[in-house]
Amino acid sequence: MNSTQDTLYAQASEHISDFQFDNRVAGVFSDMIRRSVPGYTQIINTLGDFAKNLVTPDSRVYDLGCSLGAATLSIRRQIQGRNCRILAVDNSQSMIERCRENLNAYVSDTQVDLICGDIRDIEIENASMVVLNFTLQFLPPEDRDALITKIYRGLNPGGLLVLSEKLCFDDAPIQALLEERHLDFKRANGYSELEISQKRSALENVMKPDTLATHEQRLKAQGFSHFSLWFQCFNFASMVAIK
Ligand SMILES: C[S@@+](CC[C@H](N)C(=O)[O-])C[C@H]1O[C@@H](n2cnc3c(N)ncnc32)[C@H](O)[C@@H]1O
Ligand SMILES: O=C(O)C(=O)C[C@]1(C(=O)O)C=C[C@@H](O)C=C1
Repeated sequence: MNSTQDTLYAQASEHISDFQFDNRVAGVFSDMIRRSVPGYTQIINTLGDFAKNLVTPDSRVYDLGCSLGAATLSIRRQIQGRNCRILAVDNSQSMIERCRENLNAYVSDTQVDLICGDIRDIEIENASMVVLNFTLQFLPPEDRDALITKIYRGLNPGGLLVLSEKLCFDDAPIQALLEERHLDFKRANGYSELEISQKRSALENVMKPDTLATHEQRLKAQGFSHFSLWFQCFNFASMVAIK
């Protein structure tokens, strides 16, 4: 997968515009997300392991906000020969184009439908697994319940939702403690103070993290009776919910 180094925020800019998954971001995204999200590679690998256990023959898998296809690739490797279809959806044309190249670089008997569209508009049916890997945080908060309801309805009994997100914390000292560890993670990965602060400004209006409690309450309120956090590193987490 393309790993051009992310230097998008390295030069001082007078006006920082809102973060967008445009062509510039898509070109460096593989490097950006690995250097920005602690545990990203482990989460991607574990998505494949979950799929190996839980994806049932003749069912569908949805990768919502698929970006360059990392989750789809990890899952596809583990579900060969099950006659499944993966629907990978993203509303960034630049991401979809690069995702197609990444998927075509490997052979598989599992069909992938790559859809350039809004995850709020697609239908979900006959799903044994749905992935929201760092995507829900980019939806307006008022649209999140409806998406989770749609996912719940489209999952087969026993079907799995994996939800990975940046978290925020109501407890101010905990927020400060974990946020600082995340900033150190970025520094250790070579991001300068300027890059960190300019990207923070760009994300401020477009990425709105929830607390873990809000996620749990939302998933339970929309019907999921089985919920657990399975991964957390600082203020980044991944959760599972089973129908
Ligand atoms: C942080 S990235 C997801 C990373 C990816 N899931 C992975 O594991 O590598 C968020 C993605 O969601 C997409 N996205 C955000 N809002 C969307 C929406 N409403 N509909 C479809 N895609 C959306 C963005 O274009 C972006 O590619
Ligand atoms: O919170 C940050 O500083 C991030 O960079 C996080 C994050 C994410 O969680 O998706 C934000 C935008 C990019 O997609 C990569 C990582």
